[in-house]
Amino acid sequence: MIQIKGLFKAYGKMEAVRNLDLTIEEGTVFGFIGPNGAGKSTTMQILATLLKPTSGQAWVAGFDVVKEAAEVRKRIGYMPDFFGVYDNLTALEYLEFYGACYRLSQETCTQVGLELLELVNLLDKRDEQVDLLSRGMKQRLGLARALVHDPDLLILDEPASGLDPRARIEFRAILKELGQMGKTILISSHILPELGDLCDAIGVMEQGKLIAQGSVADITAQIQPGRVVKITLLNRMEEALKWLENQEEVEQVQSDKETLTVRLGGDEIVQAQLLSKLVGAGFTISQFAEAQVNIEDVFMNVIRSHVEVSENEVDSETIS
Ligand SMILES: Nc1ncnc2c1ncn2[C@@H]1O[C@H](COP(=O)(O)OP(=O)(O)OP(=O)(O)O)[C@@H](O)[C@H]1O
Repeated sequence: MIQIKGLFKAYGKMEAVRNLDLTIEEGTVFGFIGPNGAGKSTTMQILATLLKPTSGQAWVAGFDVVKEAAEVRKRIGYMPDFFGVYDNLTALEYLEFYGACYRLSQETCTQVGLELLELVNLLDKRDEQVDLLSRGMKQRLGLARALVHDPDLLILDEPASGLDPRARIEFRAILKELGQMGKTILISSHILPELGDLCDAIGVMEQGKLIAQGSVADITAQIQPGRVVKITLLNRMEEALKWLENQEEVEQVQSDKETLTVRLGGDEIVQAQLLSKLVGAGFTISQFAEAQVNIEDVFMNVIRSHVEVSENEVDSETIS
């Protein structure tokens, strides 16, 4: 659905996107994550045909975003990070207005408007003026607006920013539904833990470059090979700590009052073997489970390791 090759975008001397290559298959929910200024919005605006790249190419559904912009626009729904609403319209009139912009008949505009209000849980607000809606409701209305012409691809720039936790959960549930309907979704966010189970894949962007790409599990494995296991014992914690430190497959053990956190260099078989060895050594275990990966930690590790690699490259260039 999306193909990007060697994309560059500079604003004067500022290189916002640097040699970006990315392919996103149809039906994928792809999360773009990265710190402020990483180049996510710029990439999304190029895909939405609102900005021209300095060099490189991008295609949506096989159409070139520069040379075939009109074809691209028919197939995308774009929700910018900030958008205005026309205050003196009701929620339904607002969607009807956008339907008319896509040259839908009056009857179709109303029908589509009502269907979309239902999808984004705003049907009971159909006659409410848009400026009276809460921020979460406005964001859902913005999403409905992006769907008026039934696009195949949704490009959503930080749609959950500024929403309270409940509004975010509601928004995410709608995105899940859209994903299940087969829409391809490109979404950027700082709300990292929420992208994890929403997205089929994520791309981590930093200083205009894509520095990691894949499922959350893939990226975790790249950055943090092996696994982390949390172990709780009924007693003999100190003894268990020493015992674990002497096991070949154990790379690191940390202990707090109740739990031992063990980093293992191996797969699930190694994990299972460690459990049986512990039991065999006579320890009484009340809990033994792989630690849940926090996507925020993954993201920070990716960024950190990227920065370390870049600094090492600079150092070696300085030395030579
Ligand atoms: N119109 C512009 N003129 C000059 N510089 C710009 C312009 N738009 C963006 N930039 C710069 O390009 C870089 C990338 O910005 P961009 O908005 O694409 O990043 P982002 O990852 O979306 O960040 P954020 O999450 O803060 O929106 C930033 O350094 C930004 O200051």
